[in-house]
Amino acid sequence: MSDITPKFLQGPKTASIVGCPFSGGQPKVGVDKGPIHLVEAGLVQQLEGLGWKVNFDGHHQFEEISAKEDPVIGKLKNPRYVSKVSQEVAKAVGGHAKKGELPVTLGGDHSLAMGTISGTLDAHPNACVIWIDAHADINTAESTDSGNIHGMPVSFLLGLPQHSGSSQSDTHIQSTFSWIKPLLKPSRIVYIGLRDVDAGEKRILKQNGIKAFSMHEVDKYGIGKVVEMALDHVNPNRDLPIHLSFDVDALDPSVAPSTGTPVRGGLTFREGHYICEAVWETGLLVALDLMEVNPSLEDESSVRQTVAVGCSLVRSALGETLL
Ligand SMILES: NC(=[NH2+])NCCC[C@H](N)C(=O)O
Ligand SMILES: [Mn+2]
Ligand SMILES: [Mn+2]
Repeated sequence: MSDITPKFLQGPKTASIVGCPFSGGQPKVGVDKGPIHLVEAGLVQQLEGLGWKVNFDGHHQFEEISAKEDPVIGKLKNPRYVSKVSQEVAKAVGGHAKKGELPVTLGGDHSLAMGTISGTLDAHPNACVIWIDAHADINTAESTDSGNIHGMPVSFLLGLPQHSGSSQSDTHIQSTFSWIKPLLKPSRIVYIGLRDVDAGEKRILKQNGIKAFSMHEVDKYGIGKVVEMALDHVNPNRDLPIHLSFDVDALDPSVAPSTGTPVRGGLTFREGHYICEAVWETGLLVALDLMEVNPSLEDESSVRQTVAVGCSLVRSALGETLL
């Protein structure tokens, strides 16, 4: 086994927490408090309890760009702020990954995945992405209705054209996000949990031949089969590094109520955890995101429940077993 162990699986079991108190990719306050609550709930100690060495030296402090200095470009809201923060996150995640550590990024809204996945691909150019979400987050400047960039990160990672209606804005978007290398191939990402996909996004998924398992497939085949099919698609020989990007709104709102864009009909507690356990079992996990926990939404017990579920998803992805 040892001689075929890929390089990224060698070395000490060290996880590096990248706490990202950031909400600029969407309009609801509070999602920036997600990472603080997750750490205060004891996530670091819990991972140490699983045998990990955990690096955590405080949450990132992102310098804000005022709304006045960051007007919309086309429909995109806070474009400079989102871009700058994600660029910093890419450096942090890529740096940890290159040292052989496992970056665990705590959001914050899902626009941060522009950064986390860019960082992973910098360290592991052949990595694949498993994206767990109610949403596809693949809108472009042309297709987005909301202009919220947390609904768009995948389109930037793929390098899809960003047409905003005026060539001047197009150029502006391009220069604002020019640091993103579009290294993600459509065949290297797979979705699980989708159930609220915009019409424009459905078109984009089809046009690019991107594989997605919606809640319909989870109901039809069961989560065990769906995860196997997802891995077969994106990682047929089980030899590529895996970046797992988990949006907590993939879970049903009865399981994870405190999130900004809840959609009914989601993954059960066990289905969510099963995905994390199965990815861990591959031995190929190189980076994890846990995004969109918003402790300012819903009542106190809902917040506690959502934060606790967030922590246990991370533990499952980092090797916690039931027996
Ligand atoms: N990361 C998320 N929760 N994204 C929700 C996106 C919702 C919608 N599709 C939009 O583009 O605005
Ligand atoms: Mn979502
Ligand atoms: Mn998302």
